[in-house]
Amino acid sequence: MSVSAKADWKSAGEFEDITYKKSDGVARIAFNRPEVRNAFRPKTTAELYKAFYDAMEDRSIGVVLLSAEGPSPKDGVYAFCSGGDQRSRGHQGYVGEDGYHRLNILEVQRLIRFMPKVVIAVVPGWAVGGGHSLHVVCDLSLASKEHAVFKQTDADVTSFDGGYGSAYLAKLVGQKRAREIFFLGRNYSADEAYEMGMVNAVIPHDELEDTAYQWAQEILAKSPTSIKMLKFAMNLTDDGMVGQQVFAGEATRLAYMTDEAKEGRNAFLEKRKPDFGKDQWIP
Ligand SMILES: CC(C)(COP(=O)(O)OP(=O)(O)OC[C@H]1O[C@@H](n2cnc3c(N)ncnc32)[C@H](O)[C@@H]1OP(=O)(O)O)[C@@H](O)C(=O)NCCC(=O)NCCSC(=O)c1cc(O)c2ccccc2c1O
Repeated sequence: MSVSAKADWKSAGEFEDITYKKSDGVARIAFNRPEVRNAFRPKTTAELYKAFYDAMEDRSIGVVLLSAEGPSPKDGVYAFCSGGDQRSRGHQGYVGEDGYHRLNILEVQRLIRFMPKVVIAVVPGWAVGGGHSLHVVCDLSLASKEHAVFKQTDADVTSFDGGYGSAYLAKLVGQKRAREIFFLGRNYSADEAYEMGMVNAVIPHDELEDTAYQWAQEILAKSPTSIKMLKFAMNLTDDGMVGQQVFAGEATRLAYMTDEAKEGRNAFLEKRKPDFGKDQWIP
């Protein structure tokens, strides 16, 4: 089914390093530091976490677009995200206004991975280092045909995303390709990323945001429970016990909705033995 609805974005909160908007079931969270290729500092990741958490809690939202503002006012170059802001990097991590050294982009990654909603990376330009890892952890990736460039610089700056950024990437593109991406740190175009299975579609730049919104609307027409359970089922085998916990949590929620579960709860509250019936052992 093709959907041609246009977004009517309304601000969903005031931030400094990101923009946050909503339109008809879709949240759009966008990096807003184009002058540094949308590098993230601790303030950026704190704002990302806040916006993602809000989108997760909002029952009207089913899909989140992680995108980026741009191009850079300095040179007109587009970026999705160039990873951790190297000017904020201190002895043990990235240092924020509070003086703490953090690697809190990993908390954002976990929120994207575990939230019961679909997150689409909308990549208008450079996706580099920790910015590359962010598109990898999103459920789907759409890339600008003209401007998206995928690159892993972790090994240039003594960093290593050993979780979703690399090990999960290897599940997507295969071990040899993932090792090439990290060990050589080359630039890959949107078409090359598509060939590798790292992005879902390559879109003409001018149509990128509208296409992402249309993909979101198609997803929103599906069963929310199916989408959530499918996301968690596909995460499960790669996420170990946490994946099982997240999937099982939603299975528990479904069980809570049954008459059987209500009888269990009521019997406890009424201080009597539960009567689950004689023919409830569904084959
Ligand atoms: C992204 C680029 C390849 C773009 O190259 P280009 O030539 O187009 O642009 P410039 O290099 O001239 O950049 C323009 C302008 O932006 C500034 N800038 C770009 N990226 C950053 C950045 N990451 N930090 C700070 N500033 C940045 C650049 O200095 C210029 O500023 P001017 O004032 O001179 O105009 C290229 O820019 C590039 O390679 N950028 C660096 C990419 C990088 O190494 N990123 C960090 C990787 S490590 C990481 O992200 C990371 C973070 C975490 O928190 C982790 C946590 C836990 C595990 C792993 C983590 C992790 O890997």
